[in-house]
Amino acid sequence: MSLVIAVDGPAASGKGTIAARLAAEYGLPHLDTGLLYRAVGVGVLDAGGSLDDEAVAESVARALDASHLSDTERLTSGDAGEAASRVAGHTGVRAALLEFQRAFAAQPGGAVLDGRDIGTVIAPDAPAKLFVTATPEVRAMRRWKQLTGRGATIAFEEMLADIVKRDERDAGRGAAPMVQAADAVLLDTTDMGIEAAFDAARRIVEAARAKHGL
Ligand SMILES: Nc1ncnc2c1ncn2[C@@H]1O[C@H](COP(=O)(O)OP(=O)(O)O)[C@@H](O)[C@H]1O
Ligand SMILES: Nc1ccn([C@@H]2O[C@H](COP(=O)(O)OP(=O)(O)O)[C@@H](O)[C@H]2O)c(=O)n1
Repeated sequence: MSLVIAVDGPAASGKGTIAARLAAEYGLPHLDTGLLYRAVGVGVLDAGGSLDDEAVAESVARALDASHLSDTERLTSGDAGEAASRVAGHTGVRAALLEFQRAFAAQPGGAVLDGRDIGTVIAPDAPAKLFVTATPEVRAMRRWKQLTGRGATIAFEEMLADIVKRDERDAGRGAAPMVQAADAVLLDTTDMGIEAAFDAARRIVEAARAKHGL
């Protein structure tokens, strides 16, 4: 068994930050799976399609390659997050992205992946699973600071409403809903800064390594 670390959780909980830090700590490759769904959402919008049109979204997902993942500024915008969450509900989109993510997780040396369904669907046998969360207010504030810090204009109240709506959509969908895996460790970062959250995450991974002899 190799060290596969599954990091799931709701929007702006800090899972991407934690996943990147864990990847650096353990010298593992890291995949931000949300970027794949964001790229599909942006691709549908750019093609003039409807986010509700499963066939269009699935064909965009099947044609996805590295060139669609390079514009991180655009992909990490608020609109792209909303579009991602809309297309992520389509079974065909999830199926199109499944194999790439599974192969990434199955690399011989191990890997870190963050998203919504890593511990439940992509890497159900991962020896280390974290479900990172924080209150909606704290998450909205983190995302508001992140987006306004690079020039976006959005009111905090709108940000909070967007986050709550996206949580509900992600947790409520039929296809691979956002849910804590039964064997994932819950990490509530509401009252933690980035360093404290990373330390707590590392302790969870260390416990998993000891348990699995990794
Ligand atoms: N524990 C934390 N305390 C304060 N800010 C944080 C914390 N974790 C992450 N952030 C910041 O919040 C924003 C969202 O974090 P990110 O890791 O992208 O979240 P996610 O991947 O869950 O959407 C970023 O600007 C990041 O620097
Ligand atoms: N493994 C994943 C990752 C993301 N997603 C979807 O993609 C959207 C954007 O994911 P993200 O991780 O980039 O979003 P943030 O948590 O960074 O805001 C989510 O709201 C989900 O709807 C998913 O369904 N499954």
